[in-house]
Amino acid sequence: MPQILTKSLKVALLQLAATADKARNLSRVKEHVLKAASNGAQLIVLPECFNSPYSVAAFPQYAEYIPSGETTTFLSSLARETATYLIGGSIPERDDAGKLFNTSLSFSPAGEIIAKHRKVHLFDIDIPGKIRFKESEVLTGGDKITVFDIPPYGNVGLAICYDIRFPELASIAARKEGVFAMIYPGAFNTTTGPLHWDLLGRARAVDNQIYVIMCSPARDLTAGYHAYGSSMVVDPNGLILDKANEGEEIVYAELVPGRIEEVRSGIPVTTQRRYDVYPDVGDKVKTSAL
Ligand SMILES: NC(=O)CCC(=O)C(=O)O
Repeated sequence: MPQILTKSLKVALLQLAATADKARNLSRVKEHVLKAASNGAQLIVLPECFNSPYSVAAFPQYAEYIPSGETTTFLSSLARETATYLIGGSIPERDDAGKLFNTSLSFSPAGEIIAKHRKVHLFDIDIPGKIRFKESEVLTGGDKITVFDIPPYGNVGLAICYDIRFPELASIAARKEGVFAMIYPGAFNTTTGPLHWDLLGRARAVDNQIYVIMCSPARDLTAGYHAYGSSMVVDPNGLILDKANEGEEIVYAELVPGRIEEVRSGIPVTTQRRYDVYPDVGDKVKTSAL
């Protein structure tokens, strides 16, 4: 039986603050991607909205066309220069019809776009006295589950931040053949983060017995939105392998072949599902990379 993750994979999560200065944000990203690659990272993950402030007002201002926009070109050449898989956090995207999306692009070590995920579940919450945020005031939600291959390691699922609260998305992705991790660029905040960030990351890992990778911006108390930070990698048994504090930092972790199989053989929920009691909706849902 082939292993789900076929080769050891070193991942790096770049927890960087995003300011209003896009050129500055991109140059900090470049500096840190080069550093992570020189430390042996083979897969590098950026945070949600890494090139702009995370705010409804900023989305239209910073939105770019894909693939013609400057951030797509920038990420592609950075992936090629470092010969790494680069999961490009997310950026506000404008399509030809003028609609805006919160979109994550992933690149191969040759600099090709290998995945594009538009945030499916828009972050619309209102906790009186604490936080109100309505992405849907300007953004449109994506309409697909994103799974793609990163040879020679295997397949990964990709979603963005608030998407992690919807277990169906991760479970459908994780049941597709060869998926060893869910990757979430995400920017939780100081209201919801303390109670839910670790809980949700560990829950998605345990639900599906896969690795979960969550990469946040660093916290900037001068910004309108206070990101929770705490970027982390969770193993298939729910163990946090490494986790950042709230400042700028790089989190590294090694994903190892055999760990998923070991966890699944001890607690075999992946083969004990009762599709005679509840339907296997995943069978009917297609996933795609682009
Ligand atoms: N950027 C987001 O989607 C934030 C999600 C979040 O903070 C949450 O509590 O969920």
